[in-house]
Amino acid sequence: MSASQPVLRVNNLEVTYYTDLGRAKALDSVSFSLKAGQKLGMVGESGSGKSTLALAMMRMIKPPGRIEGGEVIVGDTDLMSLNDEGMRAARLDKIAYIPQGAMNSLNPVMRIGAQMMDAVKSHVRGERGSAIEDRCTAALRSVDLDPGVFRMYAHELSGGMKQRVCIAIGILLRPSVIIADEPTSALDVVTQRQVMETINRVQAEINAAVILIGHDMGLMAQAVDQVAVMYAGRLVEMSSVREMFTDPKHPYSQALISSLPNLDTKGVFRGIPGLAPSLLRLPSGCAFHPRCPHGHEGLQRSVRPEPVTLPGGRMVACHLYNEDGHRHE
Ligand SMILES: Nc1ncnc2c1ncn2[C@@H]1O[C@H](COP(=O)(O)OP(=O)(O)OP(=O)(O)O)[C@@H](O)[C@H]1O
Repeated sequence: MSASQPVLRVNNLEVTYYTDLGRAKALDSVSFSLKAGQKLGMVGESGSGKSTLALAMMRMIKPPGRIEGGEVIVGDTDLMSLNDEGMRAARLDKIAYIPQGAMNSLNPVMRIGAQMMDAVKSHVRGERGSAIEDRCTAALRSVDLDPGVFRMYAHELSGGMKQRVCIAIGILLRPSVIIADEPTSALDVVTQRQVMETINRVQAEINAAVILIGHDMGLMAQAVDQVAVMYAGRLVEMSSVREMFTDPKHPYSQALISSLPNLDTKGVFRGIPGLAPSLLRLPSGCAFHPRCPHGHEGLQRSVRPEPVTLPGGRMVACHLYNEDGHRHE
């Protein structure tokens, strides 16, 4: 595959949760692509669908949720078309997922090394034990951990070290895509930065495409090249990190960026007016229209905006921009 070809293509991914209160469409036709070595930050308010996107890409959505359509193509394999055995093999090998709170799910009564060996053995057949151990200690070294951690238990490690172990497990088979859900929450700021640097370094080493899910836009700004903004189950904007921070296009992205504290607005926190909508009762038309300063036209209230590509390649789904990518005046 040529370097300019995307290594990951997500096309029209759809997930619905069938709850007692009704159907909640948690992912609505989400599409994007990433090239090898690209880092994407996925942001949006709580409940916007970020974790659902990660779980759907791994085919780990559990009832009452259901993947209702779409493709997740890694290299030239559509993960959605694999049988269960094929998908099990693809996890960790083609696509790795470091879930929210991963560091707390390490097994307390198994040595770290045994957990790492198990992960490899479930994928690689016929590799000698010593070769697998070498692979594990190399992964520990590449996340800046002493190979001695191989013989330790989770309780002997700090939070940052446990998170590094989870990253090491994620890269054991050198996957082409790594998804990390809130990898630095629950860590202090110094450790957060170190873990981010570790992710950056191992990602560069194996040239994987990385998706970082998170709330902290400041941390994201330093760690990723692209930012995708989700709102009520839809991707509303995807831009380079520089464009997103200096010239956000979607009114929701604009509100997210201007709600960040900076030195000029020291001490003054500007929130986004209104509440994130319930997926069970989404507003008609553009789901953001009740909170949008431009949301009072008939179009915004009645027609769902489709994604358009603006000159330069960034994507936005908003009625303010037409199919040619120019702003409506
Ligand atoms: N098991 C479930 N049953 C019903 N609805 C669910 C279930 N899991 C998630 N949802 C709904 O799907 C939507 C998306 O949830 P998701 O966890 O993906 O959001 P998120 O953006 O990752 O939020 P956070 O930032 O808080 O982790 C939410 O509105 C949530 O209520």
